[in-house]
Amino acid sequence: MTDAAGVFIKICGLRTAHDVDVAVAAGADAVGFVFAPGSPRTVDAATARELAARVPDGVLTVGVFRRQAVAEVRRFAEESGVRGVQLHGEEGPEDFEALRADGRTLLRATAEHVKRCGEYGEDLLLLDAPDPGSGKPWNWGAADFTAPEGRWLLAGGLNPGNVRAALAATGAWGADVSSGVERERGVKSPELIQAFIEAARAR
Ligand SMILES: O=C(O)c1ccccc1N[C@@H]1O[C@H](COP(=O)(O)O)[C@@H](O)[C@H]1O
Repeated sequence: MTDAAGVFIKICGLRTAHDVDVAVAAGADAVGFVFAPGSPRTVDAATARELAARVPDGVLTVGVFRRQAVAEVRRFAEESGVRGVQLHGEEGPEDFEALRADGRTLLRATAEHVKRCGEYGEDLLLLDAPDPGSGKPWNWGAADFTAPEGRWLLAGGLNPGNVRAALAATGAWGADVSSGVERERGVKSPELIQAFIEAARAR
């Protein structure tokens, strides 16, 4: 799970075939489909299956969940065919262990301080804002921020204008974005997706 430019990028909350194609063509390493209820980006499993089918093997498809039971996560993942699941909630290591058996890439999203990646058995740690998908940043630039040991993704209020500085300030291995590449809430902008990926990988 690396890319030639060295910055792993996930574009999240995709709902249309065009947006999926744009993200893949622009060089995203992963694309996310939101299964958490109540988001303007929520899609059903059948829609996600159609979208995921457009994605080449080298790009990870991720189902995004929030406070959903393991059985529900598994059902959505099976029905949609996503190859990764991202959990935002109160899941513990036992939930990751249960899902590990399914062979999917496991992403753990948290707003809490974490010392090292993989503590819950996840493949990728994601440090996000307390209100995921809100477009609100958290204090990743604070002087007392200590990055976890290992490879982790930064999310929360990122956009083409701040992603490079955010990556440089935190040392994150990659970035995850939703709101910052939308022209209105829940509606992606192809131009912003391209600009985000270019900015994240600018040297
Ligand atoms: O995008 C959502 O609506 C969402 C809903 C529930 C859980 C996670 C969600 N998205 C995740 O939030 C961050 C992106 O946040 P931002 O909008 O860029 O500030 C990312 O991890 C998404 O996967």
